[in-house]
Amino acid sequence: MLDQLLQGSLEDAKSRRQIRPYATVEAEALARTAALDALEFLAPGDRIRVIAEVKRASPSRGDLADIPEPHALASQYEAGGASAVSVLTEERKFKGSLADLEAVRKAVSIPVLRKEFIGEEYQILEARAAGADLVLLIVAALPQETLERLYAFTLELGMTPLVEAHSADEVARAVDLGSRLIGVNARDLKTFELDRELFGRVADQIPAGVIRVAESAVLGVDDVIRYREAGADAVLVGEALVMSDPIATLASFLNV
Ligand SMILES: O=P(O)(O)OC[C@@H](O)[C@@H](O)c1c[nH]c2ccccc12
Repeated sequence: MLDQLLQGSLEDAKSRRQIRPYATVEAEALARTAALDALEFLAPGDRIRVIAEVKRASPSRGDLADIPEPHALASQYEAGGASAVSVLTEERKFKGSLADLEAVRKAVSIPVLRKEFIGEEYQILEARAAGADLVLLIVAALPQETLERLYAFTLELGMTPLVEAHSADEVARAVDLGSRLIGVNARDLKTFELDRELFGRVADQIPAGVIRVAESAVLGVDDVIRYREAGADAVLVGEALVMSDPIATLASFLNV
């Protein structure tokens, strides 16, 4: 499944590239004002940080919410105390788009993450051109060499990579990169199975000073408490926010 998602994302990027060539998008990316420093916004503190996700659907959970106005939802996230907004831009299964990201960027002043299956530089340039401050890099999707290349490219653009792992080995690869922001996804993107204990098992492998993000299946306050106790600095939450009153849900999470 992960390979299919990545191939789909790369095909879609290829079609966009016919219309907006690399050099055009590169010029746009470089003309942007500097990216926000996501590490500053997500820096560990007394309270857990929340990265709130704009997510319409997913291959594992189907349709979640229509979200006709992603910018309005993102503004609620910011008002509710989120430290960053994640925007799914994958079109085929998650029903997102780069236009969603651009709209969100205009509406908020906290960092914005492009949530996509990234496999080449062009997608990172697109992210910066659309105003993203962070991009997701999924360890399981990429050979280490490619991961290193894309990681360095992201930093060159002044952006922050969120490096996502789903096993002890993948966490080790994320640490090897020198990543300052590591996400542990409870969902295996190859099988869609959930492992809620994974974060607790691998958290100690992540060195002090690196921001630890617990991703996926945070549905209620209990999940936030469990992850906080296991050492999470932040949680990345989609479904629970798009299917509820986001301000109230955020308040309950930030209260932990
Ligand atoms: O909706 P949830 O279960 O709160 O999950 C959010 C986020 O972790 C999830 O969307 C996600 C984590 N890693 C990804 C990689 C690609 C696509 C999506 C994801």
